[in-house]
Amino acid sequence: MAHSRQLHLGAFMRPVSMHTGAWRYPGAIHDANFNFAALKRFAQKLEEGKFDAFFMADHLGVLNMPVEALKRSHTVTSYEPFTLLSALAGVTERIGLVATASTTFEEPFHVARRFASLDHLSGGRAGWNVVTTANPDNGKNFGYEDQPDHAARYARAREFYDVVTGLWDSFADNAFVRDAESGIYFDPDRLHVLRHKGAHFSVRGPLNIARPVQGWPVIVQAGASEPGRQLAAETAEAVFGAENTLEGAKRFYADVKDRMRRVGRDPGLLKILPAAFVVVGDTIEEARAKRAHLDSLVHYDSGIHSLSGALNFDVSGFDPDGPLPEIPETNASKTARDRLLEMARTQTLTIRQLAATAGSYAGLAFVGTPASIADDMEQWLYESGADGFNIMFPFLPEGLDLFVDQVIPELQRRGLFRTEYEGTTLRDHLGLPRPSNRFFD
Ligand SMILES: Cc1cc2nc3c(=O)[nH]c(=O)nc-3n(C[C@H](O)[C@H](O)[C@H](O)COP(=O)(O)O)c2cc1C
Repeated sequence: MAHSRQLHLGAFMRPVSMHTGAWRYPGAIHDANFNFAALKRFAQKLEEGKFDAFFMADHLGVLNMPVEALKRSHTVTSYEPFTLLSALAGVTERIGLVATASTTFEEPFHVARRFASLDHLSGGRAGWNVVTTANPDNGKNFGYEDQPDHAARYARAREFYDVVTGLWDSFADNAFVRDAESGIYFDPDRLHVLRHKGAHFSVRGPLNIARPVQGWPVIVQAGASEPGRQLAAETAEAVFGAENTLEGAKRFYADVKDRMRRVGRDPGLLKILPAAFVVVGDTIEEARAKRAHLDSLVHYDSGIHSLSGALNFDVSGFDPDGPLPEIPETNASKTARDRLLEMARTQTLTIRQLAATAGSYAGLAFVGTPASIADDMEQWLYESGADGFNIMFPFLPEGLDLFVDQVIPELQRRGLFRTEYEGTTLRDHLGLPRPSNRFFD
């Protein structure tokens, strides 16, 4: 019997894997970052599994690690998300295509154009992961010595969203009459010039692109701090969460949905999808052994610098077998840092142990059989910890193939996941309405 609620599944696609040891795993596709044939195969396999979306993150620069760590990491480079997703739009039919674009280092006009274009190219499958950019070094690629302060980044992001969505509403859906008889291509009364002037942006408009197929591409958000949650509550339709316990996820879920109620939004119009690293085995022991093997492939020199990066404080000079020193407050992203500090405190871990965790993958992981993974996902769905998950595969192609061939059928058997796509757009997959145009009926 089908459940009344079903999971939504995104694929969080680092081409080799999210795990920094993964490229050394037997059978991994080492060059997947720039191997389009491999990425095409992954996207088509995800579509065979009826995934809601393929998500491509972006970091606008090489992560700030010393060369000893950098030279060991496959996560340093990848395709630029838009060119990749545009190419994937041509070799897939249904799967949603979500890219990150930064509100700190981009201009709203550029972002509005690119997502509107991708939405038209893909027949309504685009989504925008709105990020304020976590990596403190990125500013140096854009003429800044440092990154703007956390609160200032979020204030700019809020106005950025208003400008982008306003630009998407430039043309009414019926603006293009294309009447060969009268020679009228579009009706100027169905065109709105934005004339936005705010604290951060001055954008006249209109956008030189017809209204996107979905009205607006789906708005995704991944910030977990106070201003991040507030931005999500006011604007987002999907949130990539980062909680790693069910209790934490329930608190996050309730908090974001309460904030939505307080700003007058229907909480059903936002899907919360925690990021989950999933390792599938024939037995739980086999899955745990795979994870342990994978973690053992992370070199200490990488782990210690991942830890320093996440804490935004260099801990490489301290005794690896001693406790973590006092870590100062930081202007960088808070989520990963707070999680590691919490682990250090509650589990009394040494710097070496924390480095192994930070260097591999420290977040939510479901490591087990298809049945145990489905049990966990079902519990998170029914206890309101999640509306679905943003899945990270431990090594590709094997981890992705096992998920699609073994976990998806188990979820489908339980009525927890679709067996066919019911619509054609990403909004259809997520059960989200098409937004009305604020300037036209
Ligand atoms: C699943 C997931 C995906 C993310 N993708 C990106 C990304 O592509 N680019 C980026 O700069 N930050 C990314 N982030 C980081 C968030 O945007 C955010 O900076 C982080 O969660 C910290 O929250 P805060 O900025 O509100 O403190 C991602 C976070 C999560 C949980």
